[in-house]
Amino acid sequence: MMNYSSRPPEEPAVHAQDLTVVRGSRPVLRGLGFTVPRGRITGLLGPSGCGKSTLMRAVVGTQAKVTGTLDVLGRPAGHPSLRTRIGYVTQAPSVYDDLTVRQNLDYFAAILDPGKTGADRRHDVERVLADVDLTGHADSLAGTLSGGQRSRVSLAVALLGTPELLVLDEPTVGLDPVLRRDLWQLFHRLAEDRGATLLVSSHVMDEAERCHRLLLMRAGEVLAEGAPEALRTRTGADTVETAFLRLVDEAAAAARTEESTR
Ligand SMILES: Nc1ncnc2c1ncn2[C@@H]1O[C@H](COP(=O)(O)OP(=O)(O)OP(=O)(O)O)[C@@H](O)[C@H]1O
Repeated sequence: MMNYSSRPPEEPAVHAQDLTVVRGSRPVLRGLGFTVPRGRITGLLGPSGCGKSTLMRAVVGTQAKVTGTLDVLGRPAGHPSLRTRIGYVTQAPSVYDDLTVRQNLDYFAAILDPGKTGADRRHDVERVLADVDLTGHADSLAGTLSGGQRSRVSLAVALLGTPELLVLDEPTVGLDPVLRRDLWQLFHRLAEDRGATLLVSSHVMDEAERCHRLLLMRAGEVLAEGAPEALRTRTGADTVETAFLRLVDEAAAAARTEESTR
């Protein structure tokens, strides 16, 4: 079994306090505080435009104008030592269309760890091909793959370095239900068998139940964090979607009360 994490499980993978991000001239994340526990799947859920991608970019260290505290795997976000410890998959699959799937993976494996022997690199490539269920398409040109297959190639690239933290921006968009289920099974295997931490965004609330823990976001703020069941119990809701709507209503009522007492 591969050991993805060498740190004590009690230290969170991500810790944010008073985290603010300005894009253009306006703050799109405002004073966020949250943690992402190690070895678990944390779902980042909220409507389109609420700031999920921005938060992920801040965690992986590619976002400008970030203030407040943001520690990732025990280091400040963006620290050079984190580069090989984090796998990041954006919404736009980054693969070369004129290379086959295996050639893409060979190429990225060589860049990621030029010191590895050819045999070790080939082993890594076969491992990630199997992880994302693309062994049968290994010799297809990336340009001939479907959208879902291309995004699985991107995920395979992120898995090459056996990262401790995987940050996946809407990885299941456009996938059919069978592929979505398979991908979630893979996420659980990565967390449970290898101890990886996953931060997975989605705006599809029914994916919430597949996560160990949720960060519910709205309009640049974290409305609530906790296990799906705890959030449902706290709000007296049957589903996370209803829990989310109740939390939105509660926040709006609290804002109105604050306004009227000013
Ligand atoms: N380059 C940019 N310059 C200025 N504002 C931006 C830029 N990119 C995004 N924004 C704004 O930041 C806010 C958060 O965007 P972000 O992409 O993080 O949301 P999201 O929750 O990931 O949305 P989606 O689910 O649609 O991907 C939005 O209001 C968006 O308009």
